[in-house]
Amino acid sequence: MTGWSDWTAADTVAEYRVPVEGDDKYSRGVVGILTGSAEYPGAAVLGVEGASRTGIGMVRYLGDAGAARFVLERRPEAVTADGRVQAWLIGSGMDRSARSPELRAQIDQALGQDLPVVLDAGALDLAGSSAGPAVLTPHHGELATLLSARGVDVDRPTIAAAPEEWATRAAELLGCSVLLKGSTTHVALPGGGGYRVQAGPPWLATAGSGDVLGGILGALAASRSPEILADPDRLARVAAAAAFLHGRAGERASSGGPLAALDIAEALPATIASLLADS
Ligand SMILES: NC(=O)C1=CN([C@@H]2O[C@H](COP(=O)(O)OP(=O)(O)OC[C@H]3O[C@@H](n4cnc5c(N)ncnc54)[C@H](OP(=O)(O)O)[C@@H]3O)[C@@H](O)[C@H]2O)[C@@H](O)CC1
Ligand SMILES: Nc1ncnc2c1ncn2[C@@H]1O[C@H](COP(=O)(O)OP(=O)(O)O)[C@@H](O)[C@H]1O
Repeated sequence: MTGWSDWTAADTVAEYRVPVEGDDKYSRGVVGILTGSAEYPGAAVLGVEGASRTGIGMVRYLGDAGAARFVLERRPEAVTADGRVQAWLIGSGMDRSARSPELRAQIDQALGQDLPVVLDAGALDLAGSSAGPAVLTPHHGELATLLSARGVDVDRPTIAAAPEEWATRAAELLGCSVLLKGSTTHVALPGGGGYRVQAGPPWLATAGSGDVLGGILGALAASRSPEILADPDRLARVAAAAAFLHGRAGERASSGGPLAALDIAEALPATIASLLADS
């Protein structure tokens, strides 16, 4: 595809994998999550919560040991032991300038697997270093920083003025899908074109909202891993579906009033049930 299209509820339902009778937790998908840090343990909790509430066979949280305690307090279902995964979410709540050699080795091992990978926040600089298909999830400020580091002189207001164009340029330059967050979220494909997703109410502009989105996307990517590996462009569709679910869950959580990031995650099951019922 080369054009841009508006993403719909029906498109989202088509990307959501409903469990079938013969499923087990592994066939539904396992998402590996490397997020959080001593400074931002909350980002780990929010991403794990977003993934769990999206519906997935297993969430494997393998990030910061201190953050893992908070993750397990909130979600005892999360598994903190190593093992197989079908997609990775890396970077929310991480500071790339504080990456230890041990964490770098752990990230490199994840990126070396031929699996779909979601790169957020403190892992955006790793664009182009994964063996499998990747999607980046920057906000405007992060995209400006990322492009500037790759020799493209652009600032945040310039990106805000033309998000479709800049998401496209980034996807082409970096060779992966780019989900550029905003009041309209733009998901660009590396070969051109993409999807516009109505992000939801402005109440969604709250700390940790993007961390929940990362969890939703990680879970959807794990559940659609075989399809993404067969057709890497599918990752952009899965990313658009994640943004759509995030926005509709935000609407449900808000009901016209304020919300906190965790409320978005908590609204996901009813949001998904309603979308499936209407399809
Ligand atoms: N509870 C937790 O643990 C939480 C943890 N979190 C974690 O914190 C880390 C830092 O993430 P961050 O996005 O807050 O700051 P940062 O990367 O310095 O941004 C760079 C510059 O970009 C701009 N800018 C910022 N936001 C923008 C936006 N939405 N849309 C457009 N522009 C925006 C702004 O530029 P300025 O306004 O100064 O021009 C800013 O200076 C990250 O790892 C994240 O996961 C958070 O999710 C919160 C909850
Ligand atoms: N004005 C807005 N209207 C609707 N959604 C918004 C608006 N501003 C931001 N969002 C959404 O909120 C989320 C913010 O993510 P992000 O900037 O990464 O925040 P954080 O780092 O605090 O988690 C994104 O999903 C974005 O699309």
